[in-house]
Amino acid sequence: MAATSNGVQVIDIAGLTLTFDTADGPVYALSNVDLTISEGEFVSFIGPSGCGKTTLLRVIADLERPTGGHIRVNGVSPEEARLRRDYGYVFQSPALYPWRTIEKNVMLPLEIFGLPKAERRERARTFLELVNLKGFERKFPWQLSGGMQQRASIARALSFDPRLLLMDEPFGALDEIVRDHLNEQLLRLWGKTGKTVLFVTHSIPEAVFLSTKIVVMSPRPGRIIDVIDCDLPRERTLDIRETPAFLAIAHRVRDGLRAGHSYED
Ligand SMILES: Nc1ncnc2c1ncn2[C@@H]1O[C@H](COP(=O)(O)OP(=O)(O)OP(=O)(O)O)[C@@H](O)[C@H]1O
Repeated sequence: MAATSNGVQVIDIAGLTLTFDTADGPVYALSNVDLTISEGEFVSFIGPSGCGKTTLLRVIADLERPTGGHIRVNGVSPEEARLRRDYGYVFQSPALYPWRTIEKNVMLPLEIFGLPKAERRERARTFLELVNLKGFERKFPWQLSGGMQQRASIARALSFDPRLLLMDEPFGALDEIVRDHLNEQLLRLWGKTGKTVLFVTHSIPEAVFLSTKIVVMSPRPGRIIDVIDCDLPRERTLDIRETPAFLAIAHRVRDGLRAGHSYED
């Protein structure tokens, strides 16, 4: 695999806090989060429902503003990074437009960015091939399975070649076999593209299988309770899940999650 972390910092977060003001009073979503991520890493965020994983991803994407602390994305503010199109975002549901073909869905951001038609088509072809959807360009989303639709949405997020890929539980709604298959494909894609990936999940095996680093978060207010270096070989197949090294990391993640839960009790 080509992907390696070169030590260049993509995410630099210190003392980050986010409190939502609601009619029922303040909701303390994130509290004092410190985190650095280097270019080329695959980082998973895991934690109980409502612990602020999505909120943290949204702050990085400039879709939420923090109420305190410091954050740099690729060395600039999240707003500058967004305006520079530094990241692609993949949601839990594929969010494809049903009236557009798969190719035209992938070309949509490129249309918005004003790329010439020939280049749009060329890029759509390249990225659909990268996610193994060659031959499905002219199909409509409803003609594809859930896993294929999610691959199309990954191609769309990659189509403008962002440095960062933000993925919010992209495979959460899929059955386990499809999810395993997509995990292997995503790992290969990461190896080929060298992107930095930030990936939200509820699944311990998924986090350990995919990541170079796992960020374990506590229930509200979301805090980081452990950052685990996942030093398994980068070339991984699903068989690695049976190895002692894999199980040891999974055990540490589970311990972190348990400790976080008792904190709330
Ligand atoms: N716009 C908002 N206004 C008020 N509260 C919000 C808002 N967005 C999120 N929250 C609250 O902030 C907390 C963190 O939410 P968030 O969606 O980031 O959690 P999560 O870890 O991603 O959860 P899940 O795993 O269920 O997706 C939750 O309590 C949620 O209800």
